[in-house]
Amino acid sequence: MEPPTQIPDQPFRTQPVSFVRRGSRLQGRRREAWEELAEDFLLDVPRVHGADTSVAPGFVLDIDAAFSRSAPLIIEVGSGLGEAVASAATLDPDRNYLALEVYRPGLAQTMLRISQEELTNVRTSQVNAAEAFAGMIPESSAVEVWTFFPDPWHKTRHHKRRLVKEDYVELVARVLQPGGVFRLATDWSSYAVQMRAVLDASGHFENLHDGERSGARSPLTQVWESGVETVVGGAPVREGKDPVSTGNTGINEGIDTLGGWAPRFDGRIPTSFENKALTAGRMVFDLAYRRR
Ligand SMILES: C[S@@+](CC[C@H](N)C(=O)[O-])C[C@H]1O[C@@H](n2cnc3c(N)ncnc32)[C@H](O)[C@@H]1O
Repeated sequence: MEPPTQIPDQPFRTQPVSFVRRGSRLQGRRREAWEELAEDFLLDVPRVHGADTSVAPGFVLDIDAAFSRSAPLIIEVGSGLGEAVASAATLDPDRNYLALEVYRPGLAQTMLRISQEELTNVRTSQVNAAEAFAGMIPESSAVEVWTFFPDPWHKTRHHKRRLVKEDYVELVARVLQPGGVFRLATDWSSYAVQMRAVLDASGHFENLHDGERSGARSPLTQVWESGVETVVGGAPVREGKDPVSTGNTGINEGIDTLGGWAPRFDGRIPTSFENKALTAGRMVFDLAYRRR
């Protein structure tokens, strides 16, 4: 197996990123949490030109030092409010959990959870995960990488901003140990199709559920048949505007003959984000791939 493609030094200043900087001001309890807890739970990262989601070239994290111990590492990308990572870390004290997030209020909330639940096996970092995976996180250092409900970027002209595409899959391959697992979930069929396509095309991964849940059992077939994503309540609707239609983007529109969908991962508790999607009647697609 070829090693993952060499990652260029500074690709991140010139590419569209998967996030927009919004609401980074902290108030009230979250501001206090940041001030009190960052020293213990937030990793100190040298930056490029002060950009607060960047990583200075050449910086490599000493993971054992960051956790004050050596243990298998799980990385959650886009950890939001920290619901999933805190729950998993509570149930699994023998593994280290690293939450990567660009959204400051989410990180503050995550640190509050870590502190309230007295967890010693979680660290957070305010960083563009793609940039961290290119150098800051050492090669083959993680046993699992999770990317749950990445921002869907519905409009076709915004698809280039989606996190899970070829370059990101290469970067995840770089940080995962051979045999390590990449877990993903999304509530949007067009993104689910994109995730499955890029991972199937990557020589670094094999689908742990290849061919499973195809045809009538596929959530994709069910979404296509129900049309749930094309009606109000499926996609975000702004007042006075038509609903965003995500359309059918699979190669087998109508019936998904490929399948490959994982069962719901036990370690992924429903976050408030997922609950909103389920309340809106959308389906959730899980994928799990093993690093070769
Ligand atoms: C839709 S939210 C889902 C949050 C969480 N996974 C959940 O299920 O509740 C996606 C999150 O990914 C974060 N995000 C987007 N791009 C990122 C990146 N390149 N690096 C780190 N976090 C990112 C966003 O700030 C946002 O909090």
